[in-house]
Amino acid sequence: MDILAQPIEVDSAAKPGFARPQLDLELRNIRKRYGDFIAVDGVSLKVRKGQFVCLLGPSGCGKTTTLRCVAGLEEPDEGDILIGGKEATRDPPWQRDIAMMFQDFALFPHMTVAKNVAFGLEMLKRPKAEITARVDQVLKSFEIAALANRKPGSLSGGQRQRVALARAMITEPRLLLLDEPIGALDYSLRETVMLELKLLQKRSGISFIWVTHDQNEAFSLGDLVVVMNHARIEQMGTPEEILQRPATAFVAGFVQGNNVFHGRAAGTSDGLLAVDTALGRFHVSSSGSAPAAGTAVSFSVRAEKMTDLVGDEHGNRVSARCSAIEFFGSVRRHLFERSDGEVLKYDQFGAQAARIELGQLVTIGWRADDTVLHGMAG
Ligand SMILES: Nc1ncnc2c1ncn2[C@@H]1O[C@H](COP(=O)(O)OP(=O)(O)OP(=O)(O)O)[C@@H](O)[C@H]1O
Repeated sequence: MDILAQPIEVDSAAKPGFARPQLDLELRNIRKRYGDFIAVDGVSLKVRKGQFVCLLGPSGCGKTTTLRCVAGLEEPDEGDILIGGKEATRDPPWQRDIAMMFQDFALFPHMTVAKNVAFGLEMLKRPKAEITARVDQVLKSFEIAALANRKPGSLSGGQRQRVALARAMITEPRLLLLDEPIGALDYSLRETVMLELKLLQKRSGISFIWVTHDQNEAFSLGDLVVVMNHARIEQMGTPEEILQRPATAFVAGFVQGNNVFHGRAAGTSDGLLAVDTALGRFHVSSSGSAPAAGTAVSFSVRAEKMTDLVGDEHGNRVSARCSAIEFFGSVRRHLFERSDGEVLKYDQFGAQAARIELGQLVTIGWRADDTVLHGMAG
């Protein structure tokens, strides 16, 4: 299956009335309330041309509301939205250079695939001959030409997804807004679809804003991942930055594979901050100005940075009993009961010989350099 057999030609910047701007989208301090409830609280974001941006966070954190503000389906109470450098905060959806794709795909059930795909161009009142030629080209590009006369009800989930994407991209919008677009797809289909989408997005040059609560999706697809919690942005960065340097205890806890610790700062020596926790005193590398003694702090260590082969360099240690062993793809994860009621995770490559047995009491250690001190106590 190769939906990239023919490239989608897109040059939004060449459209009349648009100077070539630096940013496809800019959100400046967006706030949205529903009565007393704040759904989006001071969200600012810059999306460069052709970027794939994932809004990631738990249910109810404000991802969809942020997307709906960009789409013009909600009006923010405060803040500005610039699309392609042009103020668009109060423009209706059809005057924004955007398209949307929803989880249920929202295809018109009574229309054929070809009619569904043509819809955007018909709304723009393009000449009939141009619409026919362009629909033919796009149906071929997305490898759905054979489905042209079928109705959405007779298509598989993967086919419907492709029709919805073709319909959204045919008008060559500057921004494509996608709300959990593969959430309804079979798990086995998702990996293939994600790869196709990523290649297609890069080739088209259209910026994607993709809402998801699934971190695997966000880390596979996003050039920029924006982690939201309680209506605010907790952290944004490349997948690598978020995985390696979680900025807050929330981000560290939300991202798989982190061990998060809470405690109080207890002084610095030799560039290491001592932190007193319920499990004892640990040392954390701290590059910036160290928090004053007594300040509540949190830090995290990735499960693959832990070891049971403890040497002098592993200054931080805990003894705990192994309560479960699980496999995540090629990784063997050991879970230990921590005395504070949390779970300690320690990952080894599954290809390595197993050293730890269920129920075994083990000393697990890690280096101070492998800890990440969070910017705020969470
Ligand atoms: N029209 C509305 N009226 C009142 N509250 C709303 C409305 N729309 C959203 N909310 C509330 O705003 C909060 C954020 O909702 P939003 O849909 O943006 O979250 P989300 O992060 O997209 O969640 P999910 O992943 O579950 O879709 C939620 O608590 C939701 O109940």
